[in-house]
Amino acid sequence: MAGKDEVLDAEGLEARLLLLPAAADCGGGGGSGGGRKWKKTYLDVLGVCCSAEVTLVERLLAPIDGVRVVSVVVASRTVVVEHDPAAASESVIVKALNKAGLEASVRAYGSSGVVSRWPSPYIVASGVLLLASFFKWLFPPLQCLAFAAACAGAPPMLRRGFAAASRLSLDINVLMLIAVAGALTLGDYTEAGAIVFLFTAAEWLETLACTKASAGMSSLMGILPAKAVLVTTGEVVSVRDVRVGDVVAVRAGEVVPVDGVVVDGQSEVDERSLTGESFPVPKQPHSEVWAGTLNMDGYIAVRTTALAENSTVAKVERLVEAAQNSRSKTQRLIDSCAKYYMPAVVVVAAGVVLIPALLGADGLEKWWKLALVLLVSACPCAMVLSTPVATFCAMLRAARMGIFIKGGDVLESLGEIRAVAFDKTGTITRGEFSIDSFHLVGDKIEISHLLYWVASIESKSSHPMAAALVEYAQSKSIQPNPENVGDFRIYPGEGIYGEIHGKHIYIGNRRTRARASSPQTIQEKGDMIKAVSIGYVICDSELAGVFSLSDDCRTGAAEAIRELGSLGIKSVMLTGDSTAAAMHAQAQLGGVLEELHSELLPEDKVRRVDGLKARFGPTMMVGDGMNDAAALAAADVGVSMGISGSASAMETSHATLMSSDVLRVPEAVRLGRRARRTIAINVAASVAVKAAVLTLAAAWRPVLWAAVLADVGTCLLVVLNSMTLLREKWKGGKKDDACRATATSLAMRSQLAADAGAPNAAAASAARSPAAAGREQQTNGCHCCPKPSKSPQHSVVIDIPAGGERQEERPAAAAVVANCCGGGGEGTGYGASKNPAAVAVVASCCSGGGGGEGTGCAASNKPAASGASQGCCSAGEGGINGRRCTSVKPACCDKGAADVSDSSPETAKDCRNARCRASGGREDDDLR
Ligand SMILES: Nc1ncnc2c1ncn2[C@@H]1O[C@H](COP(=O)(O)OP(=O)(O)OP(=O)(O)O)[C@@H](O)[C@H]1O
Ligand SMILES: [Zn+2]
Repeated sequence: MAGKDEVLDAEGLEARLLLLPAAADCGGGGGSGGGRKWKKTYLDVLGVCCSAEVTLVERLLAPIDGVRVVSVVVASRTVVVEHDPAAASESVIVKALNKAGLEASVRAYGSSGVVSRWPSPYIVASGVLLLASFFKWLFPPLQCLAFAAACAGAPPMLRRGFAAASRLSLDINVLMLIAVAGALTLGDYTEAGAIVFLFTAAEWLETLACTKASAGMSSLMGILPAKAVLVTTGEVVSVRDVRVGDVVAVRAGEVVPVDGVVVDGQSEVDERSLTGESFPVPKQPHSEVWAGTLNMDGYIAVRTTALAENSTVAKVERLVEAAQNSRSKTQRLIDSCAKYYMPAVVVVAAGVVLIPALLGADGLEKWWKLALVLLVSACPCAMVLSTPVATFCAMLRAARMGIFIKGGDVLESLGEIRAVAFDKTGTITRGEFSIDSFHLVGDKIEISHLLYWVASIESKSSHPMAAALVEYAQSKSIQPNPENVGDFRIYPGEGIYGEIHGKHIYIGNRRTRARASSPQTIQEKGDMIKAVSIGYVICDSELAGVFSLSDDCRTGAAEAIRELGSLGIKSVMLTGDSTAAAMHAQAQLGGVLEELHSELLPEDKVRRVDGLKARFGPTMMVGDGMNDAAALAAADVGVSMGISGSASAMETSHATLMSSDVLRVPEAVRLGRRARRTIAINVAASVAVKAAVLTLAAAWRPVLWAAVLADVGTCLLVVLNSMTLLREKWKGGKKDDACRATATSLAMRSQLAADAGAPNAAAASAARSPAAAGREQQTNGCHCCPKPSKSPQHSVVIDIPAGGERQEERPAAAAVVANCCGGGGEGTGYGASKNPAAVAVVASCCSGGGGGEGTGCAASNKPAASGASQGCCSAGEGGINGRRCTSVKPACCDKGAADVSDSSPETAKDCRNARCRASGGREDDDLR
């Protein structure tokens, strides 16, 4: 696992070469487009610096026959060419660019635009000669060496400058050459040499920095294997030949070649390359797996659900690529200004020389130099780079965290968000309903018949409730048969309809009852009043059944909303579910939401989003995409959740959270803000430095080399400043990360517990030692689980559009407290849930993780002292060192001890290290 980012095997490389062109074939399988087969080639073009070169590259390549689309990514100095290799081969394209001195080379996939670490001989020669010339005070003829320095370093500049000038574009090379020529005319050789050396050296440094930034891009997606092994025949085939429905074998340590569903075997899979989560995810039959993720420790057979070129990773790759090319508002503004600005500066510079000359003024040399300084300072490089490089770095950082942002515009909007609307089912809650009760109404129908009809119709629905109902029927040994269902219809926000065995059946909420004209009122039973979501089955206009379901909040949801609050952002919930369900979720969250809007139809959600925009300003909508597509599109930033979420959601939303970790939402906002700040600093710095140089030149003395240094220096500064966005840790973010790791790992574990149907997490929390329980009580105000930011009495607006009335509600105080830090949720209504995950989650938030300063299991360096409560140990599958030591089953408790906290520090430490070694990993530095 270690070094997945670094290690590049030939096979992987080949895969990337094969796969991407396959994915990029746009000519309808190569058929259309005059029988041409289009291919995308990525070129590293080191000579691309300003937007001036963008036009140059386009002018160079567009006339070549067989070249269809050319796009230039300034930030990573990449040129993407869509071409027909038969008509225009890669070498033809490279030659065309290199003739203009642009230093182009074809990028091998998986490599990352590698630039030689060492400066070119031109730069070295120029530097050495310049240095030697400084000894002219010892031996005056050495002065000539400065001239030689200028000549030695000039060839690349000359080639590029000439290519640009001959195509009538004014680029930085031309400006610098004018400055060099000017200095030589004035007989100032040292200045000329200094300009050449500074310029070429700074360009090289800048390229080096840019490369480092773009290096992450290629390693981002992990490496896809070129071959796959078919289980049926044992044949090794190219991944491109794997069809949908084939079963492929994935052994331990191999990368999953295609998206699919596990049909056999068990394993843990590292999905970091897609989700940014560094926690292995257990997989068993029926689990989904994705191409590009790493099978860590077991054999699995995977039935493919998509062709290699349509796998999620390929889609994401295309998305990132599109994002790289899309320009943000700020960038477009700067680019359009730069177009007029360069010629304007040349005119002004000419005026600076010509006017004094015409007026017969003295000291023409000074004016001449001033004009040159003006020209050099005019280079808008830094300004032009200020946005794209920052955007690029921020998007890369986001992608590494498992957030895919579809463009610079979205990134900028993220930083402006004032309100966030969350969908409930599947976003704030897990979207994994469990049926609490299912009652028959009347005695005309047998329950087994009704369940059979309901399950058969629900089999056709993808709503989370449908899965729960089908499962419920199956648990009663009733097998649904969707083939018998006719005239299936979906009523968004209401429910579904279908015909089976001549019966007309509606299943859904209150609205469905009205639609099916079922007027009778029912006596709601005690367990239903307590339950949250209530559904009705109407058979031939008569109410035939009532069921109640419940769902639990995601771990981290409350924390995410609180974090948003601390950023000054309002959070509201928009749900199609009942008011009771909305309030139940609010209570679980500790009353952190500002507003709840329930029983909304999809179009109501759009209206609410518009309302939020009007009231608070830029608004984000976070949804799972089932029926939020319109609201996602209406928001300033629409964020869809999860890779498994609907494909359309990924396409309509502006950003996608690859994992279902809601905590990424505030992180994304923070990243957006940081990106905005970085861009502002970049722009301000580049303007300020130029202004300072010009002022100095006008007020005191025009110093050419200082102007050059300022120009290339700010370029470099802008790149380096942007690269700070790539840094892993936020300022003071260590604690956050630690807590996050705990939260995710515990969520994962409780998930596991729920999946396995084993209430071990619940048992763990029940078997807690009194000592541990005492500690939990002390840490109730910890970072992971701060006390509710508002008093439980804080009133929320409950909006019930169905009745049109507004109601003031007070969430129950007990529920609020219990939600966050209560031990297991006793007596809170949901502590009684049948779903073991519910208890586990509650326990995990604080009791499991321990919470508090440095006490998150994942972060603990003192396992026995604080970090080790049940979540780390008894709940099972995780390790203390939540990152790499996770795949080995734990044994970190002393015999007879309830958990690690009751074990000796030595035992805990030994166990942790043993696990690290066993899993072939090393301890994370920051966790040690
Ligand atoms: N397949 C279904 N079976 C039963 N009830 C359904 C079904 N689809 C929808 N409903 C009912 O319609 C309501 C609204 O559904 P909708 O999908 O709009 O929202 P939701 O998924 O419950 O919540 P959210 O809007 O927070 O995601 C549900 O709460 C449920 O009562
Ligand atoms: Zn510049």
